[in-house]
Amino acid sequence: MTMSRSTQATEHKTVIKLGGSLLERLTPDFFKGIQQMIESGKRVIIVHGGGPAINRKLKEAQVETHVVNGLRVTPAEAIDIVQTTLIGSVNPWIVHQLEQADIQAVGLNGFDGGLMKASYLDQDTYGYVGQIDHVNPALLYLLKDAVPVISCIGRTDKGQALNINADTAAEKIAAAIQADELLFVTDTPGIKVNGQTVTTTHPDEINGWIADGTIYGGMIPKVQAAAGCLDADIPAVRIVNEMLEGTTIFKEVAVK
Ligand SMILES: Nc1ncnc2c1ncn2[C@@H]1O[C@H](COP(=O)(O)OP(=O)(O)O)[C@@H](O)[C@H]1O
Ligand SMILES: CC(=O)N[C@@H](CCC(=O)OP(=O)(O)O)C(=O)O
Repeated sequence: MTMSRSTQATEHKTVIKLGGSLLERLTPDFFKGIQQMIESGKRVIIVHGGGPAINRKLKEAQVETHVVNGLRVTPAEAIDIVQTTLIGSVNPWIVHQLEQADIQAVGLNGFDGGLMKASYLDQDTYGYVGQIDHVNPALLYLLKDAVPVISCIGRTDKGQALNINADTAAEKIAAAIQADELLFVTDTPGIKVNGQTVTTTHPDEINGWIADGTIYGGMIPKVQAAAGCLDADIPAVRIVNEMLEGTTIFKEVAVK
């Protein structure tokens, strides 16, 4: 059954990005927590990565890749491995964990229903890495009673799969459905500065931490995606661990 436009506008939508860094240590309690969110009336949409699983499969196939600006440079011989690992292995594992917690779930990727149309970010530099040009969320609205679990694979007009950073995919999905909140669930309790978790921050402060090296590696696309969400008027963006503890990022400095 499809939801009416008014239902779509009023229901509370939470996008949860599950990072590959912590996927394998998520416990049944984490998935029960998602069930509680749903019971409290929230619509939950999951976008997932799977960097470590991709690394393992690439190693088995003896394909080497490297990272530039937090993105995996993805040559022709790697894109099939990225696609099959995310869609064929990581995605069904998450769907299964949700089903075990009595949550109906449906695995999706950018091909399904034209969900994430993409083009090459910069083929000379990054190979088969995509930037999302258009999100078609119609299919998400059809899945009223099931949690969509979305792999970060986009597709070109010609049907080529492209590798998309999962943080960026979560940002674009959240913006397209005007989510009420986006949670980046990762392997660290938020942004750390001098070893201490920062509880609240804003993009200006974050840019300073990128410039001085306090924020590096995989945290960079995460905070950039968070800033993109705030620009798209998503009111709440959080970077948290599996206990949902971490950093909340606001658009501006809170007025005291
Ligand atoms: N300032 C920072 N605070 C916390 N983590 C940081 C920071 N800068 C870089 N990182 C790194 O970012 C990692 C999380 O990013 P990543 O491994 O890509 O996670 P995910 O797979 O969840 O997307 C942390 O484990 C840590 O190594
Ligand atoms: C272009 C690019 O970097 N794609 C990522 C997609 C997976 C991902 O983002 O996984 P995490 O959430 O675990 O980081 C990659 O190939 O690793």
